[in-house]
Amino acid sequence: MTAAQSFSATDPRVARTIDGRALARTIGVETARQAAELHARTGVLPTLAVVLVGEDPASQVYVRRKVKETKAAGMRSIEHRLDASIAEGELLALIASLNADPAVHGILVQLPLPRQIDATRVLDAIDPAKDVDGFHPVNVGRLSTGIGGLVPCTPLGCMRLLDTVVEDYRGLNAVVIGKSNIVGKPVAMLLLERECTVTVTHIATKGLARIVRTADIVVAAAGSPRLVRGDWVKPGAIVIDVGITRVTDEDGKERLVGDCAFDELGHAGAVTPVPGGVGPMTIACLLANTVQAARRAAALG
Ligand SMILES: Nc1nc(=O)c2c([nH]1)NC[C@@H]1CN(c3ccc(C(=O)N[C@@H](CCC(=O)O)C(=O)O)cc3)C=[N+]21
Repeated sequence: MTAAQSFSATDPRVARTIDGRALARTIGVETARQAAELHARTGVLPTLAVVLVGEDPASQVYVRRKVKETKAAGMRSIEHRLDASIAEGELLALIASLNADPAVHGILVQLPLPRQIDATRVLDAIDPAKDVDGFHPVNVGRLSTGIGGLVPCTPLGCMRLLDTVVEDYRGLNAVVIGKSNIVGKPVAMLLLERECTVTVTHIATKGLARIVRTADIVVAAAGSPRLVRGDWVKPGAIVIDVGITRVTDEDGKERLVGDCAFDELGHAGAVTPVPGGVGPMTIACLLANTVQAARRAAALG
């Protein structure tokens, strides 16, 4: 039996839903325990510095969530809110001071950044040991060579979700939709590390549906609402939906829509919902990365 067939759904028309909120809570409990243990043993309180530039409403919501959950895990969070018109040099100076501060273990610069700021230059300025987003070239290189570093939170969250339903990744066909540096490329590396046969598809891919039909594992990270239809997905396949798009209904209500037509995936082996799938896992993995960075800084591994 392949991993993709090892689910047991009570209703055959409804795929098993992987509960990202529940798994995020479980990981949160473990992270809080590790943070408390580190604090008790060394006096080090794992600390995350979150930098938010400008007033983007979605970014404000995410940052508020991150700060709240960091505190809920018994960790410390320091917020830096900067004006949208700030010069790149000022932001780089803030990062230099956070790099130099031994009480700060993780630095997260919320993306996107305003146009006048070169995001690559900013991410490159973060100390790789404090780069809890895993976006620094040193951590990207470590990931692609299979050396343990800080791994980007969303890809890490995808793997933790997959781990709940996949027993043996070896030789499974994994199709990743999207080639971003934040999700597509790193999640492809993680799947490759588990010896999946990985196909990375993107906006210019020809015959996307045909390629997705070969997948035992689908990771949809295109940012295109309901891109993946029922007839794209092989029976029993596992579908991880990374897309989150805010849409307004006919009745004026706001709703979050994923990259997959969830209601058409009853024949899938397991599916992550939107909301309540990858999103909460991203934050849980951010806190886990922060504790990992703090443990390493305290030389506890
Ligand atoms: N440097 C940086 N690192 C990031 O990790 C980062 C970022 N910038 N910029 C923005 C994206 C987006 N992101 C999400 C986190 C949580 C949810 C999440 O919890 N979503 C909930 C719903 C939230 C809602 O209601 O809007 C869910 O899917 O259930 C979603 C998206 C992290 N990002």
